[in-house]
Amino acid sequence: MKNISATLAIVWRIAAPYFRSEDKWVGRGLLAAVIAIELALVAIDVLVNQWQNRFYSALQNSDWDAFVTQIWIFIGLAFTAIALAVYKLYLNQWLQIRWRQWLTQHYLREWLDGSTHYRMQLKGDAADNPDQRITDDVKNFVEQTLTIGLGLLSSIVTLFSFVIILWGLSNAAPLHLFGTDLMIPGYLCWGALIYAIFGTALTHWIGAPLVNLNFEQQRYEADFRFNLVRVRENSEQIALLKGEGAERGGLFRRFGFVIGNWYAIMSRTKRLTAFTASYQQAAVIFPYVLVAPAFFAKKIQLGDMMQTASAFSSVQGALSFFVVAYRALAEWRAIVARLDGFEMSVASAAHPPTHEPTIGLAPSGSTTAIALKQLLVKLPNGAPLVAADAFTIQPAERVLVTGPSGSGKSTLFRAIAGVWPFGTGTIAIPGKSKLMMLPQRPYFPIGPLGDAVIYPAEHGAVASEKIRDALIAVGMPKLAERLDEDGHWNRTLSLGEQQRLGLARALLHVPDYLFLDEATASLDEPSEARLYRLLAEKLPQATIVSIGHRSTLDAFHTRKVALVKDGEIHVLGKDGEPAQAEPTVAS
Ligand SMILES: Nc1ncnc2c1ncn2[C@@H]1O[C@H](COP(=O)(O)OP(=O)(O)OP(=O)(O)O)[C@@H](O)[C@H]1O
Repeated sequence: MKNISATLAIVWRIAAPYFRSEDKWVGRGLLAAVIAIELALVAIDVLVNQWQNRFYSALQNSDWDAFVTQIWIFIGLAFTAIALAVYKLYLNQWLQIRWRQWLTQHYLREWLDGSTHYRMQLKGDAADNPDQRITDDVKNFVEQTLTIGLGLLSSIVTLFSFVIILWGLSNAAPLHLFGTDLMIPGYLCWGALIYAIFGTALTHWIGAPLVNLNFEQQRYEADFRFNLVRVRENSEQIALLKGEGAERGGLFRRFGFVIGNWYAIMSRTKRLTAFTASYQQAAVIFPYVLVAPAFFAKKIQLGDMMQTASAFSSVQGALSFFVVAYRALAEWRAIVARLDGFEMSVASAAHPPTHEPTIGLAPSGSTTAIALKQLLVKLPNGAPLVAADAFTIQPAERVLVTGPSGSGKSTLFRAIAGVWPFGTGTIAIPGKSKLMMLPQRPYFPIGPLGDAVIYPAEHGAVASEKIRDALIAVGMPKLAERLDEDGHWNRTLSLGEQQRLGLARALLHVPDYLFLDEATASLDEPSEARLYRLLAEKLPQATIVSIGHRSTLDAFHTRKVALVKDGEIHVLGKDGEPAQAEPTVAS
């Protein structure tokens, strides 16, 4: 019971915001319409049930006129039911797509906001495969919530409508046992209730493991798909390393989990279906068994018996909602748990718990320098990595950061960029200054080359002429003619070419602070020197901080600081300390 109320609270938390959003009037209107149709369909069922009594009585009495009248009534009811069924589906689908659109956009905004997606990945917590949660899980949540919610509503209304009818019929057709009439008020209702309780309890007992199995199935399917995408993305590496065998093995193993779990679902579903099918079959005959003695004792007419059977099956059907919908409910609970995990994970990445110390980022209007104060950058597992205290980078300075591989240079950059939360201390960044990070392998979205270069600016934000000039300046005149060409640039360009495009991006964005994390490491030394001179010429006001291992980089920086090992951690050289190598001013 506690589980059910907890699940319902989560469903409410996920579902309700749409009906309070800017699209609320459309959402509420459509929901009201589908609920109204659902109720109208129950009303039609009640009318058909009453019609059955009149129809079978007309047959039993060989009353032709009554028979014809009932046929006309049936035609009217049937047409109404058809129209309602059509609009029930149409409006339901309409509501589904509006709701899904809002929820997907909402999740995309939350997930992509302020590097949350990256921090979620770093934390490696509950939300595996966010792509699947935003696609399949949102779609299925909306669809199943409506189906299950409306099914439940319809069952409750059906139950109340038919319980009244069945109660009346119980009195009209008393329980006739061993030649005597037993007067048990509403005995048919009690019969249906006992039958449904027994069915629901057994269904839950047999089907409970399905919730977990469905949860795991979704996870295995998503893992398998994600790994296929990874193979596609890294196909060149795999082909060069002849890694197909290893990939095949890995994919077979992951697909093995999908299959193994599926067999477990199959076997559980088989047992559940064997029970629910028997239960439903028995439900067909059960009401006749109850009222047949009264019919054969001529206490009731054929019409009464048929109406009773139909009313009983409606009541029993409504009470057995959980039996029939159990599989869907198990799937739905798994989806709800997955979306809940996703929301939790987004929330904890976006707003880390206050008791967890994080690196404080203080955009400061007063300072013109970047200042690191008592900074201790840690790994996600809490192990300290890099320390820096009273370290500043002045405007227009050119700083080269060196240090052994794995000492934490890139992680320090991530902390300055504000995406690495693990650690303590503060990083003060001049207010309104524009920071830009260029990694060794720049990212290019798939699409027109021009858009890939100006990323993260949007299409059309930079004039084509400027993009062309930047490409020519970084030594890519041929690409300057292909700005409108669609491509997967991370795949088709060499790493050196990608690094040139990265620098073109920096020229176009004119950052105040440019951080180059081995961003020219794949270029030959003369080209690297040319590009550094170009940066000095085109971005004279910019502060440039580079990470690099080549000694030739010294010439383009005014200060060189090293990460020096101190016990378990590396410490960033303090301000004013002599540089490790002779600094030389950019030529
Ligand atoms: N997301 C992460 N989770 C766990 N450990 C990480 C993560 N990112 C980096 N590390 C660890 O932090 C350490 C420093 O990594 P970092 O990339 O900052 O080093 P680096 O000094 O830039 O190295 P290189 O010169 O080889 O590029 C490494 O030991 C790395 O394994």
